[in-house]
Amino acid sequence: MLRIKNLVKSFDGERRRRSRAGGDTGRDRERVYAVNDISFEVEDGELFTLLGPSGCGKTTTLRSIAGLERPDSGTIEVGGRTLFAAAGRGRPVNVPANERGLGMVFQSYAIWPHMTVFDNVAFPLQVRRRGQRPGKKEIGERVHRVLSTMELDDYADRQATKLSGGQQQRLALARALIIEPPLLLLDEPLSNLDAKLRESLRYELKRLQRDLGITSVYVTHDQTEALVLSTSVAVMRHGDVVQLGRPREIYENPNCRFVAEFIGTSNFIAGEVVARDGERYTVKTDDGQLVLDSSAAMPTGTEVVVSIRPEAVEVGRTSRAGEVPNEWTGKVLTRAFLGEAVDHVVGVGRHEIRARGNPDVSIAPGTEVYLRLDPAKLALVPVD
Ligand SMILES: Nc1ncnc2c1ncn2[C@@H]1O[C@H](COP(=O)(O)OP(=O)(O)OP(=O)(O)O)[C@@H](O)[C@H]1O
Repeated sequence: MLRIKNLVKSFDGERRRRSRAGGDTGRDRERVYAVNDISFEVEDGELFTLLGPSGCGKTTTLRSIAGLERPDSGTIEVGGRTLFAAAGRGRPVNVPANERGLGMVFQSYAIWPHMTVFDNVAFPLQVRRRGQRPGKKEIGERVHRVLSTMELDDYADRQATKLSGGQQQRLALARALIIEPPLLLLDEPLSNLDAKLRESLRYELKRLQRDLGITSVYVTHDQTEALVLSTSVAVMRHGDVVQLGRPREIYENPNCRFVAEFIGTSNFIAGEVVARDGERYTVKTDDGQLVLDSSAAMPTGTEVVVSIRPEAVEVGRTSRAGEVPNEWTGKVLTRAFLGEAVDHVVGVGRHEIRARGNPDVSIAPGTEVYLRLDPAKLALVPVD
């Protein structure tokens, strides 16, 4: 449905010049590569997320798809139609934003305050050119259908500003959906809402996306949101896509330390591959050996980092050595009750390892414990 190829977008930027003493002595102009040669494809019906820290180029990518930025080079195709192609072998193409026919929802709700809920949703159809504009009856039917999907039909006659934050964001979505776009672009649509509402709307969006099968590109810096909502995630850093995959794949098998750190919490232990048998690796670390399963191709002798999610670490008072492959001994340094889980930080040699487990298991600081690390849940990542 969406195909992005070798997209590049740079801006004129400035860098502060500093004297030897560290003082500000002026500015140098430089090109800032917000998007630096990225390519990806989004299948029909997918919710594809661009995830990454502030400034990594997510919004610039989305704005380029929308036609709000003119890329330096690359191509953008939606449903087989070229929306952008830089001058190259063929003729350059740059379809104006209002002719791309895409749905857009941004962080700020951008609803029209002087209109009712009904008129807000009807407007994108009413302003269509004669010949493309549906009749009054059809507009009414379509608006009611969309409002009902968004559970806003009881508010059709209400002034748009007299809706709650969550309802206003649903209205913004309804307005984007009314044109039945082939592609929906969403830029942090939930970030202005409070935590509870954000969570419930997250599930609602997921349901809606699945029921309607709308192909969407979603921008967020919130990793939980990305994991909950997406069918595929592209993790971005400094204008590049560093990893692309299903949410579970990215969480369980991050391909670099940046991804492992950005998506959730991880313990990192440096070591060296000392043996390999198919996908089973043995890694020597300062605090003992670790056995783990990985599809990474790393020969013996490679310096690596083992990424260990806190929930992959089981803490126990008694040993099960001999039964399980990775058991280390340590001492509880701190513990924290989180409601649905308990975190223990355990000192093992030079390392502090965070473990997250069942709230029924809560062990006092100072206690000697056994840590068991599930080989299937440890990830091997290359040294950056
Ligand atoms: N109009 C502009 N002029 C100059 N630099 C820009 C412009 N727009 C974006 N940039 C720069 O491009 C880089 C990427 O910006 P972008 O807004 O795409 O990042 P982002 O990942 O969406 O960040 P955020 O989550 O903070 O919105 C940043 O370094 C930003 O400062």
